[in-house]
Amino acid sequence: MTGADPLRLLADYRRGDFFLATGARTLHATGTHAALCDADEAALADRVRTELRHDPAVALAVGALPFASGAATPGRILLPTTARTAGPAHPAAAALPRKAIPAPVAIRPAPEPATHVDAVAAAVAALDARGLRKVVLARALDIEFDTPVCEAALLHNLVKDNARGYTFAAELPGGATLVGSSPELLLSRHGTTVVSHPHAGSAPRSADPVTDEENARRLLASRKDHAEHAVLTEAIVAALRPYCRHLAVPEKPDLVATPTMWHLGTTITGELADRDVTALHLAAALHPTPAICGTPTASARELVTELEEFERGYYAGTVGWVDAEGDGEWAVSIRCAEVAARSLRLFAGGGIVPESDPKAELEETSAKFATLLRAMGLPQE
Ligand SMILES: C=C(O[C@H]1C=CC=C(C(=O)O)[C@@H]1O)C(=O)O
Repeated sequence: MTGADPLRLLADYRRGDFFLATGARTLHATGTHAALCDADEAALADRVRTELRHDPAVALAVGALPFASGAATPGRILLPTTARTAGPAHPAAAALPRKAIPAPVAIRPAPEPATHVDAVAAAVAALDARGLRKVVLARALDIEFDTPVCEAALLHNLVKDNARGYTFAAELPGGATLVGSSPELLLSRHGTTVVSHPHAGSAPRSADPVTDEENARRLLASRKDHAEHAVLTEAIVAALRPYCRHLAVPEKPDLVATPTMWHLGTTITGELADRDVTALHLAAALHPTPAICGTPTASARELVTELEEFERGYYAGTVGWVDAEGDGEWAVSIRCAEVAARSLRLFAGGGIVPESDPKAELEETSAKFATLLRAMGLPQE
């Protein structure tokens, strides 16, 4: 960790850079020493490890993996020319003035909310027939501006608003930028310590303290949300077990608070058996988890492709860094937007289990859009 000022790193962010602020550190990387793209994520992790080991001038690699790798959406990892790290941006970031973001000229849901409700109902009906325990369905909001979108201003407001979690900006193949603030840690590796903090089970926050507490209490008591969460932790444990000597898994999830949502989260800790397995290898092995895809993975992914009318791209992927030691941190890329020249696409999804109510699932996605809408100075959908 350097003694750099975390707010300086935030102020220095420009389109094309990589930025990640967490509760523990701030990272800003610029320039491209090398760019590695590969649709095979395990092969990409091998290539990144080789590059980092053979080039002592480069301290770490940064980048994003998509929801589903393919020719148009490969995993993209950069070896930057500069990488600066600092301590956490908070609490100082909370006192920063908000940056103005121009009002949009159009906001369009994709698909229409009623179509999402129908898709959720179709998913509930398909679960049993297809042997699925859970599938995650998402929808998008397309927002258009008549001036160029300023990623730096959006990132600034997201960092200001979100003291915890993982607030990021990452350039994507094709030049768009993924900007967001995710509560969810897919995987971190420090030495032989591996941590995952999967999230599933949601309720909205409320400005009214009584309603807010009631929402949290209901979530903690909800059998449907605990079932949704159990599918997720089981999958993470199964995916980590081959790589870890020991795994510590709490019996019950914790209540996690973000400024806009309550979640159920479980901190899973393991001891890595083989230090050659980097944080990026582990992230690639875990992804896509049932927090953003479903169980079993292949059939869930098929149902997502059938029922969603848009491409997820790098939403519901992972964003993070890995260094030459193999240490690193990868967040699940949710509560984010893909930012193009004069438009933004916001994404939000939710886990569907047999007990899911389609109307409530629509409302949950609306509540999840609030992270980005708030940062843009827009009212909740
Ligand atoms: C898929 C998303 O959230 C995931 C993370 C936390 C809770 C979730 C849920 O309760 O459904 C989702 O699994 C999203 O925000 O787009």
